[in-house]
Amino acid sequence: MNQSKEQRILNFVLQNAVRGDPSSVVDTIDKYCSEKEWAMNVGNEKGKILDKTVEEVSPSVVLELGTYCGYSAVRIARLLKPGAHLLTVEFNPKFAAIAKQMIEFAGVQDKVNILEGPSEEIIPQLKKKHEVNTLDFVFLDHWKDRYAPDTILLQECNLLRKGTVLLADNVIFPGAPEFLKYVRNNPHFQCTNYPSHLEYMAVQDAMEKAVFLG
Ligand SMILES: O=C(c1ccccc1)c1ccc(O)c(O)c1[N+](=O)[O-]
Ligand SMILES: [Mg+2]
Repeated sequence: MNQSKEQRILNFVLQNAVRGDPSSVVDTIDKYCSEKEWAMNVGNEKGKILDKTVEEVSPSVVLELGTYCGYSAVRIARLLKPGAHLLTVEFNPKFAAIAKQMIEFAGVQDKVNILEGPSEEIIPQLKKKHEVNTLDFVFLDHWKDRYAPDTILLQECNLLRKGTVLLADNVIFPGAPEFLKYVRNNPHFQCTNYPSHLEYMAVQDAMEKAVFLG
């Protein structure tokens, strides 16, 4: 049966990256997706913004919405301090299966927990089922029309604390206008925009940081 693009990306990593070296996995995915097939990884240009934000926050508990092939999960996990943990949510079981293998090959599986299902079902389970108190950092990279409702849901579930940092991918392309409208006109959030480009393309994009003020 024909392989999926995501399986081809994983195979390229398994054959070309260094097992146990997360940076090599990230670089190898970028090489494949810039030279062979475009894919919706955050990519290296926006990835450097993600890296800088993770390093500034130095989070203990991270939530990622939208795992895809595991590129940003590996990218985030490689920067986490000892004992810190990433919970990453993926709706698509085929993507989750690819990401699991990617994360294990990179050697960061002890820092990452993949939660399979829709974000609107997983978020209300984080406190009781996944023993989360509050989140230090949230990376939003799933369906763009879920950014705003899931930001509201995170607040309703008391998962944000004063200083929790939200970082949203794709606020220009494909765009997340409802999210921008919600956080930018909200006294509970301090927002910063980081202009960039769509991964592997000369197309304008941006990331938005929204710090929860309590
Ligand atoms: O929505 C798409 C998309 C739309 C159409 C075709 C392919 C992808 C997309 C594009 C770039 C992204 O960085 C990204 O995170 C997504 N996404 O689905 O979450
Ligand atoms: Mg994205």
